[in-house]
Amino acid sequence: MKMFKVLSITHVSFLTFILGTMTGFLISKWPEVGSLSWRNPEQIPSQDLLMGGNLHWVPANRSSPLRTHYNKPDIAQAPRSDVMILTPWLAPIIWEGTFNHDILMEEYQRNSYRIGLIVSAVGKYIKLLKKFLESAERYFVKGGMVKYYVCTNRPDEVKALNLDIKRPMKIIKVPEYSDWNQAVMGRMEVIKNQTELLFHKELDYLVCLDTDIVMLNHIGVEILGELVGALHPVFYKWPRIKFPYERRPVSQAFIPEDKGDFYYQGNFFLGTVSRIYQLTKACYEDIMKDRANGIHARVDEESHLNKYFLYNKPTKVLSPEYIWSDSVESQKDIKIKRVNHGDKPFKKGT
Ligand SMILES: CC(=O)N[C@H]1[C@@H](OP(=O)(O)OP(=O)(O)OC[C@H]2O[C@@H](n3ccc(=O)[nH]c3=O)[C@H](O)[C@@H]2O)O[C@H](CO)[C@H](O)[C@@H]1O
Ligand SMILES: [Mn+2]
Repeated sequence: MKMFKVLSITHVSFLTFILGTMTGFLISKWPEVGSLSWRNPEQIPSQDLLMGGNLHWVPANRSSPLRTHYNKPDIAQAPRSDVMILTPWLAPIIWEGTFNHDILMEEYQRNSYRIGLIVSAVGKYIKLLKKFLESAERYFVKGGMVKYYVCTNRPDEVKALNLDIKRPMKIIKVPEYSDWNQAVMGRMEVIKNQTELLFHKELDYLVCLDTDIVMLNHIGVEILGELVGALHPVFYKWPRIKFPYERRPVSQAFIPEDKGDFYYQGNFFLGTVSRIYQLTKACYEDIMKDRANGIHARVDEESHLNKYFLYNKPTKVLSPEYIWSDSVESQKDIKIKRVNHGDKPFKKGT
């Protein structure tokens, strides 16, 4: 009896020890187990993509190409000394000469991120679509998993364009908007709704562009990040007081004169699906509040976007190379013009 008591006490202590150790081990591993079985787009930090910090997420048997050979980064040498390459909140600003595309592409291929490129072609803007998409086919994230999403009120006209593209394209039917303002602002609502319905299942990243963009040079995986805005080519050297921000406090897009980092252009923004959902939802709701108060922000949805980026800082910023326009005078710090934006064979209004 005494012997049994001693044995059972030893047994119980031993079992408690084993169970305790196993529970501790499982708790310590739980977050990793969770992220392995469910890849949350929120957990794709741009920095990880740059530095390979999420390599441990990749199954060991996944084949990967041989590492590209490149010069070791020199800690004493900034890649560019003529421009700011890091914001004060530590987001990289992407300029030609600041990144090695091969390294970034290797990281991209390991993760096979799915990228959606969404564009609006409503009414006469359908005429711009062929040039836009065919240039994207040539220059936009070459070698990446890209799907095009075209928002249009006339799907048949889009289908009849005889597009020379191989990557998949989905047409999203949108209403016949009453005027230019409605069509431009309506994009926020469409992207928000489609994210709820579709994008959260189909994509990791969503890139939102204007149709009057023609790509002239490579736009690669260096653009990918959690929340990314692009610097307007006209205003990037201007003082904040001269930015065309919305200055009326009554508007939801209001930015006081002593606030503001940069002036971002509304024709190029991107991010993970969940960050773009938050952005478009916030902008859409602010546009609706303004509308209820009879207000139209100074530069349409771009004003709302700038207010959003002021209080929700982008994790990466694209230099004006990415939204350059031939109508802007050439600048020394623009080493490459990746696009020409704004060329239209018709007048803007309806
Ligand atoms: C000089 C100026 O004021 N520039 C502003 C204007 O640029 P843009 O003159 O570049 O605007 P835009 O005419 O390209 O319109 C924006 C985009 O909305 C789509 N669209 C628009 C109207 C329409 O009937 N059908 C249609 O599909 C189309 O994708 C187009 O590219 O508007 C932009 C909206 O991002 C920004 O606010 C710019 O700062
Ligand atoms: Mn445009």
